[in-house]
Amino acid sequence: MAAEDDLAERRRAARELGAALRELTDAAVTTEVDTATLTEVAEQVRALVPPLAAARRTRGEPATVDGGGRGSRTYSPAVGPGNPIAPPMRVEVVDGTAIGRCTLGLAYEGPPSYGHGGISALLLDQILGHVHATRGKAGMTVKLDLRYRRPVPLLTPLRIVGQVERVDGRWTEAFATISTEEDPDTVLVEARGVFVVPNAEQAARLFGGLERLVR
Ligand SMILES: CCCCCCCCCCCC(=O)SCCNC(=O)CCNC(=O)[C@H](O)C(C)(C)COP(=O)(O)OP(=O)(O)OC[C@H]1O[C@@H](n2cnc3c(N)ncnc32)[C@H](O)[C@@H]1OP(=O)(O)O
Repeated sequence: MAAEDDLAERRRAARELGAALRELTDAAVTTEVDTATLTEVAEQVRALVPPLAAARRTRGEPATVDGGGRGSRTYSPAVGPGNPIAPPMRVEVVDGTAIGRCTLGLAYEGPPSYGHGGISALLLDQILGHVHATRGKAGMTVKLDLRYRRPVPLLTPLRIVGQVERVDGRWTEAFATISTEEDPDTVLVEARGVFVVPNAEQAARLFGGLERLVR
């Protein structure tokens, strides 16, 4: 019980740090303060690194905050509340349909006032991954086809929805769209993805001791 409490507290703290860094990122990309203040804040932010870097994991080491499980990852760049790069998108799966929600700030700008196309691809890839995972095993994207129909507005609640189209052995084909919450019937971006569960040899080659997280 104590270990579970510790893990819950660590998750809360990681989420809090992610949220604070997201606020900082948003302030950094929208600021119009004078140049001296930019320089001063950069120094202050650099001073925050050593306390965090005092104990760090390396490539291939799962984050302890995830407790060694196969569930959602705290530091995912798409859905991870602890990762300031993530919007983060919140995902729920209802009757096999994955539904994601998020609002993109100015840190995700591509064309002026609209989202970057690469960020749309990130959100759609993630939702398609959740659709695939409804089959019980995580998979890797092997194909992702995108059609950008209309620009994705920033600072606007978005809805990302995905469903399975075809299942064949280790492969799943799925379809997903981005629209606004306000106008869910108008598709802004659509994606068709193919995911595969790596076979035993592939998983061992790619992930070594981490195979259990992907198969
Ligand atoms: C809460 C938790 C949520 C969890 C939710 C988690 C969500 C995470 C979402 C993010 C997922 C990612 O970003 S994954 C990261 C991005 N993806 C990657 O890095 C994958 C890189 N690719 C690879 O390493 C490799 O392709 C492997 C190991 C995956 C597969 O090796 P391979 O040799 O290419 O595979 P192989 O099985 O031979 O298949 C190759 C070809 O056959 C096709 N193919 C064969 N059979 C089929 C079939 N039945 N249906 C369709 N397609 C098929 C393939 O599309 C491909 O086409 P063709 O070659 O003939 O055209």
